[in-house]
Amino acid sequence: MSKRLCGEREIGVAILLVLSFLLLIVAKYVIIGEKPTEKRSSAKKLPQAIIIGVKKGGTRALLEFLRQHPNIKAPGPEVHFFDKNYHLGLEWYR
Ligand SMILES: Nc1ncnc2c1ncn2[C@@H]1O[C@H](COP(=O)(O)OS(=O)(=O)O)[C@@H](OP(=O)(O)O)[C@H]1O
Repeated sequence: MSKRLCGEREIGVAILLVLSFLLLIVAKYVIIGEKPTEKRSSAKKLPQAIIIGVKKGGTRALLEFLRQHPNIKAPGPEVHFFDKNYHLGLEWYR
């Protein structure tokens, strides 16, 4: 009987942690680069950060934590642009 050192879930969680760390670095520079008093354009923009994660990897919790910051705007439902809605194009994605 062979022992599995790492299951798919553990690998998924590890990938999520690395991606979360990278996302926090990106978010930090986005926040530092913009003063809270600056008015933002109301034009629709492409995202400055993307959360990628496996199912049940805790991506919703990460999004809710980030959403607490006043300079971070996030969509309500998961966007699923790259896996389900890519054919709708960038104008839909904005
Ligand atoms: N910090 C932390 N520690 C441990 N577990 C956590 C944490 N944050 C979220 N969760 C659990 O992750 C599950 C939700 O993950 P996702 O948001 O990725 O779910 S989904 O796949 O998009 O539906 C969900 O698990 P279930 O309750 O079993 O569904 C959450 O309870």
